[in-house]
Amino acid sequence: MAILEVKALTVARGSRPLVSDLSFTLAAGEVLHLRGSNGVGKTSLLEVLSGLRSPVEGTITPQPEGGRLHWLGHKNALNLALTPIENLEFWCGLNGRAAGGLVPVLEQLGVAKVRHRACRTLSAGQKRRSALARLLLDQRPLWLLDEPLDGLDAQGLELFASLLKAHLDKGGAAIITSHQPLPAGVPGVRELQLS
Ligand SMILES: Nc1ncnc2c1ncn2[C@@H]1O[C@H](COP(=O)(O)OP(=O)(O)OP(=O)(O)O)[C@@H](O)[C@H]1O
Repeated sequence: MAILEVKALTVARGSRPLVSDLSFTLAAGEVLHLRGSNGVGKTSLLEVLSGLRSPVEGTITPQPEGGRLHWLGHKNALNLALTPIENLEFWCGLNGRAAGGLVPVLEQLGVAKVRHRACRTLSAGQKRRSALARLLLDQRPLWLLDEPLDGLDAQGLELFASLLKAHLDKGGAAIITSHQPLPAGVPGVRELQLS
């Protein structure tokens, strides 16, 4: 089953085309690993796929819609004045979800111990784990993740792989930018090299 179908997509910044005539299909259980050098357009492409910016040409089916995709940008989208648990509560409020069961989610991500500290006082890896926790708050079929591995230690990489694998096993799919190889043990990974 196709989770996403992209046809003849052109993405630009201003008048400068970054990605031209890109077509691909993403099925349930698949991961597309976006690779390419700095500035080639990986983040810009993800932003278009998430609906944050418009393509110059081409179609995305179904059209980006918040309820069926999770966007996680490389800046984490955490309010640094709030704690990890307050950030999750805020996210729940925004998305009309009851704010229960948040501590087990933070435990799963290994940041329950710091859940009452302002995010500005957390390490890069602790912030990343706190942001990744949002992925587990509901079951959205498509994860669009920009550099999600940055800041994760070896155990964090293993944890990420297990979360991603569980997501794929449930029929989800993901598009992930990363300059490093995705952790071992994730099935269904295809690479898309932008140039
Ligand atoms: N806000 C912006 N305004 C104008 N141009 C931008 C802006 N953000 C990025 N760009 C330009 O768009 C191009 C693509 O940037 P993008 O962030 O998509 O690349 P990337 O492949 O994700 O890079 P990296 O590997 O460094 O994260 C770059 O040439 C960059 O200079």
